[in-house]
Amino acid sequence: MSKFAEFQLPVIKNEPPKHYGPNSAEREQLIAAYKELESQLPLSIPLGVNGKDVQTSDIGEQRCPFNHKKIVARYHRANASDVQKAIESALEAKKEWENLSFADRAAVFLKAAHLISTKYRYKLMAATMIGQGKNIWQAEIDAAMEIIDFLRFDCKYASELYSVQPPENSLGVWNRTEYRPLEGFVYAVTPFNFTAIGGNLAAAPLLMGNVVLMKPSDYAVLSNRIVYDIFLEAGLPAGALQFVPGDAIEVSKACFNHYDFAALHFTGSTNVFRSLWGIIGENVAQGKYRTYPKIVGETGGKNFHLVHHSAQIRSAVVNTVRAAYEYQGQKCSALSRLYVSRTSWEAGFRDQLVQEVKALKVGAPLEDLSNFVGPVIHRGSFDKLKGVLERVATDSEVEVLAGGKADDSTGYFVEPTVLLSKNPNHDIFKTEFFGPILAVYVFEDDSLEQVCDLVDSTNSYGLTGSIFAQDRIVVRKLAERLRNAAGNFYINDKCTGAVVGEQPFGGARASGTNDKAGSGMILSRFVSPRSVKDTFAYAESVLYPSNI
Ligand SMILES: NC(=O)c1ccc[n+]([C@@H]2O[C@H](COP(=O)([O-])OP(=O)(O)OC[C@H]3O[C@@H](n4cnc5c(N)ncnc54)[C@H](O)[C@@H]3O)[C@@H](O)[C@H]2O)c1
Ligand SMILES: N[C@@H](CCC=O)C(=O)O
Repeated sequence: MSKFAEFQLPVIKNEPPKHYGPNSAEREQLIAAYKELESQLPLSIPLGVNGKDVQTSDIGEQRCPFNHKKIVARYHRANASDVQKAIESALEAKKEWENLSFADRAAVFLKAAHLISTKYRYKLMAATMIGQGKNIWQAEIDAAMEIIDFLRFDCKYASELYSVQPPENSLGVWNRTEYRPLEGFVYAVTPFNFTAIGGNLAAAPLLMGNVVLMKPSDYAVLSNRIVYDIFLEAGLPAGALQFVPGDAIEVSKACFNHYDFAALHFTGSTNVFRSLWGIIGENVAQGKYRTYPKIVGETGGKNFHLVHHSAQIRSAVVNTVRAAYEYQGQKCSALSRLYVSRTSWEAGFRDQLVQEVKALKVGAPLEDLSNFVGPVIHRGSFDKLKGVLERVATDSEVEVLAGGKADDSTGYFVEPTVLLSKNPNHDIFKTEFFGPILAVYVFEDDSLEQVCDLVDSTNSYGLTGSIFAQDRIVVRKLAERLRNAAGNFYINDKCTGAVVGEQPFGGARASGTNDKAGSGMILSRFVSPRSVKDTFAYAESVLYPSNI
């Protein structure tokens, strides 16, 4: 690997949004791409092993969440032996991939970002809409802007990490740090809710020279497969990334049983992550692995808004509605518990909140472009949310202020719902429902201290949270008081919508390892640094001066 220059990356900036307004070219192009994709359904999705399509006899189905009769894709599911082959071919591909220069590796992901920004933007968005139930804007910010930003900013952050070198060299010595890829393979497990996150779970370790097995969520196989194909088109060598949908437990077991398992890169629910950590931990105790595997996981949340009586009410209401109901509350960052001061509540917050939520239109994304809330992802989620709505309907501690109904006759639709309770320790403030259900607690203006305790300790999560207040002294006090309540903390803004390059994302406590997707910190988890001391001076005497 010769290198004859210090290359500079192109200037890295956020992908500009497209807005899809009436009569815009982008709206027309997106709708055309959607119709074209829709006409091809159901698609058949094979495994991607060593760059080749592999068919198996075990077939899974991805259905459309807003029309559950519609099969989006029939996908081939890997068994343990398919996974074994994928691991072996990834380890074979590793030899060449990790020896490519950083410029060559970065070029692959910069090209992938370019392809998504141009040739594949609408196809990837359409797949995210049909398969994961996003509306146009939610698809744009995920399957276009965020994935492009991840791919470009990862290159910038990797280059910055590589430039961190020892500050001192004694006379006749040159010290260097090499950021080696991990010894073995990385296992990336994707969630259904963000196409961008699925792509980055694979891309971040790949960029650092690792090879990856990607197990897509059963509910995002189509969009994840398109991302895989784009990476290959962008020049990723066959084998560096293996695409292995399948039974989550079987595929995971095959990976965790392998001596060369080097890292888990996971995004999904807290309980699944905990169980995977437990399996890996037991295997480590038995000495099953070459190295100590890195475990990186971003998981659930029960995110809060805290509205002080000095807050600007309209802005706090608008941010609350967006944070709770965009993408049906299926963002790990979604707002699900609101603490609002009695003064703000009675001065218009309650009325505006209820009015705005009742005005939200629910339905399929393109059936009526004014639909704001779409379907939840699958039968399991629908049944769980419906169960919550049925329970609270007869719960004397809970008042339903808006919503409360669910309908699965064509798709998995749950009404945006506002629940009010005087019991701040009710389950609605503790459990992550991952749907359009917001729990509200109204506090007396002079009980801010107690409310901070509630915000901080009602549940075990620590992902996102916002405070709304105009009084700067209050802002400062709350920011300090709630230091550990959220990994992404917002002042007078909603608790969702982190932008790569602006707010690195992730939380601690039960919400994950907080390695911050979209930052250099997470990239540092996928390298094993080597310190190199290169000495030019000859050694001459064994004895120390102090021995003489
Ligand atoms: N913190 C974050 O950055 C972040 C981002 C997105 C989603 N999330 C969280 O993800 C969850 C929603 O996503 P989801 O429904 O796809 O989560 P999930 O935990 O059901 O699934 C995530 C992935 O884990 C796999 N999986 C499930 N059970 C498994 C098992 N026993 N062994 C191995 N793998 C298993 C799934 O197949 C999928 O690929 C929510 O809890 C949300 O908060 C967190
Ligand atoms: N980037 C997202 C978080 C992704 C979680 O699902 C946000 O902040 O809204």
